[in-house]
Amino acid sequence: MSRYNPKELVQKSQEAKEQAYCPYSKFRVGAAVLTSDGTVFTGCNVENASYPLGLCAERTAISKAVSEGYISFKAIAIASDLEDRFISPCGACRQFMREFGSQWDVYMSKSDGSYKLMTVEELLPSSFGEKHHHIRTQQ
Ligand SMILES: O=c1ccn([C@H]2C[C@H](O)[C@@H](CO)O2)c(=O)[nH]1
Ligand SMILES: [Zn+2]
Repeated sequence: MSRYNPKELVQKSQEAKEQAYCPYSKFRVGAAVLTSDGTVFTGCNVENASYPLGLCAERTAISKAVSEGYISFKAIAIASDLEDRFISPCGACRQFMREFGSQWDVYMSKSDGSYKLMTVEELLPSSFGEKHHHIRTQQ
């Protein structure tokens, strides 16, 4: 699948939101990540009584994909119950996405399915990535 329908990906993220485990925040989030071969992995936020251990929906979805052997992504859609704001990925998730490239699409949706599109690069400019590990300081 070289072309994809963003509306369908948003719809899948909305379905994933139904599984959100968020007894503390009560803020349900779903994500659906599209791999290069057209496979879609979904995820939801998974909170914990030890609050900082909570996982965001985006990282859940991406980790599901990576653990099944997929590291090439075209797009990720994110959904929440917010009616009047596009859900926006947190800084940790932006860095997590960037690990797998900066030139892919992030669809941030409202509860009615409308969305705003930005690339990972636009969400996290001048980012820290794998290439930085190869930089040697001159001595
Ligand atoms: O883009 C986002 C923003 C927030 N959350 C989760 C984290 C936490 O469980 C809850 C409240 O921040 O929403 C996500 O999963 N993705
Ligand atoms: Zn996050």
